[in-house]
Amino acid sequence: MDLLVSRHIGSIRPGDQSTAWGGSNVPRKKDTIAQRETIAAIATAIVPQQGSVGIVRLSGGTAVAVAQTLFHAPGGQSWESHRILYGHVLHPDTQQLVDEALLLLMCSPRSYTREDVVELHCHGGIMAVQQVLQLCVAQGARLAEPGEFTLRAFLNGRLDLTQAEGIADLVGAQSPQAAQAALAGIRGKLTDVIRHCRSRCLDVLAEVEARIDFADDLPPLDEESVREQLETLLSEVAQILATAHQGELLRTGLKVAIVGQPNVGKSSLLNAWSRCDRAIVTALPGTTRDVVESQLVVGGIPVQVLDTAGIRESTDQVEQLGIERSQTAAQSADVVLLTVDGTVGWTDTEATLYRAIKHKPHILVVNKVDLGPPLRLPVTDVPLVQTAAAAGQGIDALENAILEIVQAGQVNAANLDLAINQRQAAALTRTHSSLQQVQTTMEASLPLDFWTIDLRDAIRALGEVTGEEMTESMLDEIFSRFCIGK
Ligand SMILES: Nc1nc2c(c(=O)[nH]1)N(C=O)[C@@H](CNc1ccc(C(=O)N[C@@H](CCC(=O)O)C(=O)O)cc1)CN2
Ligand SMILES: Nc1nc2c(ncn2[C@@H]2O[C@H](COP(=O)(O)OP(=O)(O)OP(=O)(O)O)[C@@H](O)[C@H]2O)c(=O)[nH]1
Ligand SMILES: [K+]
Ligand SMILES: [Mg+2]
Repeated sequence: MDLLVSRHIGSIRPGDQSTAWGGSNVPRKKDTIAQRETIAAIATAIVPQQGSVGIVRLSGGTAVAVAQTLFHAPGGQSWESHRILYGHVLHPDTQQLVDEALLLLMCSPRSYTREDVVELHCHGGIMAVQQVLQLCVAQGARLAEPGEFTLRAFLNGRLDLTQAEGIADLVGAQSPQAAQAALAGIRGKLTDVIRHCRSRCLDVLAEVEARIDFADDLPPLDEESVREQLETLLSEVAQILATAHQGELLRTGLKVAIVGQPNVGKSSLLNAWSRCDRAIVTALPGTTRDVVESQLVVGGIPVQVLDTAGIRESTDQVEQLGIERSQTAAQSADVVLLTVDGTVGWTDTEATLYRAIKHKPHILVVNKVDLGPPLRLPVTDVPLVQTAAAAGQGIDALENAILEIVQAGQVNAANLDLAINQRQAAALTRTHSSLQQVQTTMEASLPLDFWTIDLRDAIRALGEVTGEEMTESMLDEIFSRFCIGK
């Protein structure tokens, strides 16, 4: 990716306008974007299920020329921007039919990348799209790197960095709320807020610098007003920073492991919670031998639940391996549900298990309460939920306990507009401390030059959030996490 970014940044040459294509009936357009080398990728998923349509996407100076060597539209259909053509993809050498397809042309700059984009809407599955992609490559296009279409959209100024991150978040979203937060990012909600902060920092900087350069011609600096503006900026930045926890929960979700002795009802709990017979349940202790996963959404947060093998001394080799996996799952989880059978209660085994997991966020699930009031509850102060998993009871209480433990009770539609990611939080943390540093410098009555140093740091860090000020390694980091074709 290092190479990719330097190659592409290095290739921004305003004025270097590609006019490599120009089929007879292709409209010429005003080139405002310096088009780069043409890239190609399959834009739709090819696994796990075969979609009925698959899209091959081309972007760059020769996208139309490449497409025209492959795609044949019968009748008088013209290659107009933002129109769909119907036709056939033929092998350019043999004229052999490769697919019956639709073609969408979007001429620069009215496209996702702002370059010429051609989409070939082929039949789904693997073969049609792969063959069409191979033909595009044979005609001179290069396979796109992960995130390269969106990187071009960014380099061509159609998106800023937070919007590009929003696109990756939307593609990866695992809950409606995560998708909503990602859309707000794409629509520039965070961009707007950050730009506003940055422009006010620039105003303060201008005021201060003017006093350095033209001290004699201007009234003295209104220090009280600067103080107020810094206070306001600091509290706004702090408010945005406070959304990082929610952003993290929405993006990466939670991993919850159900652990406990055999037969306490762990698999029954997984099934009740996911409302399907995900795991095998029997009256035999030692039924679950491997980790069974289920994907849920709890209060808007994507949750991966792991049901595990019941933990006990065992001489069975398969069961032993399963128990090792249970322990690994518990250690890798964000929240551990230590499950006990209410008719048996807290025994030495639970005490041992508890010692192994108590350093993690945990909840004691007392199951089978339908069989009577639970026996022998622990003396320790453990968050506790009572369930009757086989009857599907206690799931709401369990979900509430989890949300409370991760302090996510307030994830709701009202505050999804800002949910910053770790990169954005890191930059805003630097903004915050630089602004505080300006305050300190002011209070110490240091020369104005010192104020401007910290103000500039704050401004630079804000610019990193939106991508106005950025390094290649930041681009690298962000776009390499995208999927191919995005
Ligand atoms: N077939 C298809 N569906 C898709 C996409 C795509 O690229 N192809 N998208 C890809 O992610 C998303 C839609 N996003 C898009 C965003 C902007 C433009 C675009 O062409 N924007 C231009 C011109 C708009 C206009 O004509 O007014 C621009 O903003 O300059 C296209 C798609 C989701 N669905
Ligand atoms: N009465 C009652 N029985 C339950 C409840 N939950 C589970 N059971 C029963 O307890 C037995 C064991 O349930 P499982 O869900 O297989 O227990 P497990 O903890 O996954 O067991 P292993 O996988 O063997 O470790 C089954 O017969 C269930 O029907 C409950 O809430 N009430
Ligand atoms: K069992
Ligand atoms: Mg089980």
